[in-house]
Amino acid sequence: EEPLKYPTARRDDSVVDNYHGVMVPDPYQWLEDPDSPETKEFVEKQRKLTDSVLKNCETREKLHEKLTKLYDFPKYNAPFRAGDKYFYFHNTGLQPQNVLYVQDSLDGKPEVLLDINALCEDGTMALKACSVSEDAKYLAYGISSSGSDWITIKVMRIEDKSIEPDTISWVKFSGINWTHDSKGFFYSRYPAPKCGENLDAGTETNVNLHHKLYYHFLGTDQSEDILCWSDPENPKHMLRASVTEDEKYVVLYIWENCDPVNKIYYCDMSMLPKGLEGYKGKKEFLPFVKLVDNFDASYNYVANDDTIFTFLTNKDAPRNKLVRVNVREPTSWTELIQEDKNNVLESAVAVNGNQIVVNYLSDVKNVLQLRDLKTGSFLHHLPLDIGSVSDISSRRKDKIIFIGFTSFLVPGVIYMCDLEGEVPRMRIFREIIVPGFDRTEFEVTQVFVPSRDGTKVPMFIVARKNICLDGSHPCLLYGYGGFNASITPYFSSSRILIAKHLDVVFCIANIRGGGEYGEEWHKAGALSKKQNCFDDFISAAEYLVSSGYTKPKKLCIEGGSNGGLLIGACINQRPDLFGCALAHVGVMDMLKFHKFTIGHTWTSDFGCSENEEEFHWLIKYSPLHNVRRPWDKPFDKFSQYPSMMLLTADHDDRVVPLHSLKLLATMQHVLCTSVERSPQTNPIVGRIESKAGHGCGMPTQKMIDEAADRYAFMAKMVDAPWID
Ligand SMILES: O=C(NCC(=O)N1CCC[C@H]1C(=O)O)OCc1ccccc1
Repeated sequence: EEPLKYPTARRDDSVVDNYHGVMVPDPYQWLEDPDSPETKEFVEKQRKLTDSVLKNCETREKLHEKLTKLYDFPKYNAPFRAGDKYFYFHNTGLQPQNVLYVQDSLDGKPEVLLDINALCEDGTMALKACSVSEDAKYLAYGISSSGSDWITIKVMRIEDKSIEPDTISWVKFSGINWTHDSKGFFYSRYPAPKCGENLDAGTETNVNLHHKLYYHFLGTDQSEDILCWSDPENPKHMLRASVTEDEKYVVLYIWENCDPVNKIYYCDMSMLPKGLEGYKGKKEFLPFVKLVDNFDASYNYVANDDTIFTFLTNKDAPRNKLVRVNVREPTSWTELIQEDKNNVLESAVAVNGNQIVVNYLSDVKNVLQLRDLKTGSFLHHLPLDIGSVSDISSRRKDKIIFIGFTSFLVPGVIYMCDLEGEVPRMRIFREIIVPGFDRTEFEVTQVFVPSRDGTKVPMFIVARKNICLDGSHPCLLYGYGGFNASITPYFSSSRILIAKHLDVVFCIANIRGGGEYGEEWHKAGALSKKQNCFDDFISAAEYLVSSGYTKPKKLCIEGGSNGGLLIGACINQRPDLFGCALAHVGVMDMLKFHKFTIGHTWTSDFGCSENEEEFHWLIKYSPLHNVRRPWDKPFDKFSQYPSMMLLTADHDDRVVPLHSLKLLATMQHVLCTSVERSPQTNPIVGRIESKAGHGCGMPTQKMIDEAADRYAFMAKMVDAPWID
């Protein structure tokens, strides 16, 4: 068919930035203003172009219909407890947002406690935080609109579900932590953005600085909240407070970026002469003691017995370990559970008085053990299938705990684990059933692929059983590769659907930069070694071709956020290897990401262009700065870029849409509109969602619409026929 008519976007060649003597043009810098008429016009034209392309993707309606049906199954999260009540989130199937229920006992009649769907008809209001007071008298909850990271905290009195007048604004990257007297809670916030009044929160790109810790007294105005801690000398620092289970201490976590390293301060509240009330109206911080006052390692509170604290740490232990300290002798730390030589100790939860459930990641699968909290000694394995622990819900005093489990072929199981007896008893408390899904039709394998430097990279392959490896199958390869984040097995309705009806083989490559093998694996895919992520992902793709699963024309790669950067970098480096690419909310301008919202905290993985050495790392792979015509180099065999869909949304204030918009304009210019009869016949389009953000909290309907669009696009581009 005739080539696409791309909108032409103004290029301002007068905009050139000087990075340590290197002049770098930035002709689409004007797209960095989300509110300019020109940017709005650009977005409108891109939406029209994408709609015209999607109209020709035959499988879209069928995918949408099948996905809506397949997605329409009851979902439950593990229950959590407060006071003598049980709480859990549930979705009957297609509700825009999950609903919070409360029960007086496990088999008591469930009651709807908070149904956010009743507050907002288009489903764009999401519950981003939720915390019940110790006595289960109050529910404090954080609401976000249109997918933004901004949260407004409200309080409900649980007994009569009445909403208190308390309204806490400009909260972001915060917990909600009650003091056990239920008089109030700790939270963190930013100053209100300058453009305050007519701001459509979440569309602004202003940098987030000066995070502050407050305590809110129930029944008062936010202006009366006490400022418990802030650090004007370190405006980038991020703060979070939690109250210990014995309610004696407030533990303050301080981060300076996204690295798994933090300071730990604590305040013994019993030492406050008049409690927290004594700080009302005073300009005085709480008397925090600096237990760890450096960023050498991560420390996560597990438990305390009076002044004896137990932390999960990566101090001299890249796969983590449990340590103990008497805060009265803050220099003598002892090891409770030493670092395992292979497996990553991901989390530890105090249970049943003096026991802990420890959660290991072993070759990208979770393994649970019950251990003694006093000695750290092993007690029992908690038997699980191969897959991921999605949640361990327990208080230290609970003998019955709940464990959430999922895997590629297990939609979701919530186990009830009874620790009362000598041997722990695991029983299925809830099993998520997906009507029409028959797991025996599929199989999961895990392979270890040698990367360019020989490093073995794990990859999961999910396919219909007994497919023949003749290179004929469409293949969807997904990756992330950063921020110490691991992608462990999880159930995805949309991927099951395309495996069934489009013969797609779905793969996840656990490339370096993630946390799959601890901090060493993370660091091996960060800073000056970021290229390892791309090498790993490219090696995984080549493996899928060489082993006969697929061929380049039928191979689609997908990733989001830092994973969107992965996609952008890989199609620049190997446009010959892929037939299609889906980049969600990607970080594409590696020279400027630190200037917007919370991007400055990502320099721990990426570095920063303001530093000369780091600039030279970034300019080499930055997606925006490495788009080149494949056909220009005569010796190169490949002729064009894969089909590309860049997905973003107008309220994404985690990774602001300008990244995707500038890359879209650049690719369409360099590869399409600047060349007569361009060889680039594969479409390069943008899907720009409205009233949506980075992803978290997206209503069901928008998730289904987006999945249908992107996989119909993929099906069309890799020529995958529909199989009934
Ligand atoms: O920025 C992030 N998280 C990292 C993040 O969201 N990233 C990192 C790169 C792009 C994007 C993503 O991949 O989702 O969260 C905010 C935060 C909270 C506390 C301490 C530091 C930072």
